[in-house]
Amino acid sequence: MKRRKRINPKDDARFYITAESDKVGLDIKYIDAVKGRGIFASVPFEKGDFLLEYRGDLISKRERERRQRIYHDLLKVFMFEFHFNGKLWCVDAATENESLGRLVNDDHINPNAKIKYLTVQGKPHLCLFAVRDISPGEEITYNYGDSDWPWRCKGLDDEMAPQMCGTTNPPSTTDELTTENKCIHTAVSHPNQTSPELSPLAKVGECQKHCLVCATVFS
Ligand SMILES: C[S@@+](CC[C@H](N)C(=O)[O-])C[C@H]1O[C@@H](n2cnc3c(N)ncnc32)[C@H](O)[C@@H]1O
Repeated sequence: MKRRKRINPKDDARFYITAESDKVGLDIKYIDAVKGRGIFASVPFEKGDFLLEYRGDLISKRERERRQRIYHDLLKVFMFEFHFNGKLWCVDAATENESLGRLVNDDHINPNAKIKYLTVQGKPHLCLFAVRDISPGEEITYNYGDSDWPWRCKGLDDEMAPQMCGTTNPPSTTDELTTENKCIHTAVSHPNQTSPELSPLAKVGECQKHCLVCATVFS
C-alpha cells in the first residue's frame, strides 16, 4: 500500500494558522450532558501530526484579569494561559465560533495530543499535535494541566462526591445550600449549546442528588 507523503507538522500548522481555518478530518460531536461537545478524528493521524490550533484572542495578563472579572464561570474555562518570552499570556477562546480547537476536552491520564506554541510573525499560537497515532473515531484530548478540575474526580458515590471533589466553585458545603440552590451547571445551560439534551431542564434532572460536574448537593 502506498503511504501518503507526510507534511512537515510545523509547516502544516503554519499553513492553518495563517489561513485561520481547521483541517478536514476532525469533527464536532456531542458526547453527553457532562462533557458537552468534543472533537473526533474522522481520518487517521500519525504521531507528531499537527491537529488543530487553539484559536482565540491573544491577550496580556492584564486584559485576562479584566475579562475574568466580567466572564461567567462557564466562559473562564476557555481562557488558556501560558508563558511566552518571560511573560504571561492568554488565548481567550470564549467566543463561540467555528473554531474546533476550543472544543477539545481534557484527559490527564491518556491524552492523544499535546499543546505546544509556535511563533508566526512574532506571535505565539497554541497548537495541538498528536502524541501517538490516532484512529478514526477517537476523541482528540489533551491534558489541561494540574488543577482541581471537577470532572477528574473518579469513582464517587453520591455521599462522598462533595467531600472528594474539593472544588470551591460553586460552594460545595451543604450548609450554604437550600432547596433553591442550583449550581452553575443547572442554573444555566452550557454556552451556545445546540443539542436538546443539554437543556437546563435535563441537567436539573441529572443533578437530583449532586451535580456531576461540580458536586453541588441538592436537597
Ligand atoms: C474548553 S471547554 C471544551 C469544550 C466543551 N466540551 C464544550 O462542549 O463546550 C472545557 C469544558 O469542557 C468540559 N470538559 C472538558 N474535559 C472534560 C472531561 N474530561 N470530562 C468532563 N467534562 C469535560 C468541562 O465542562 C469544561 O469546563
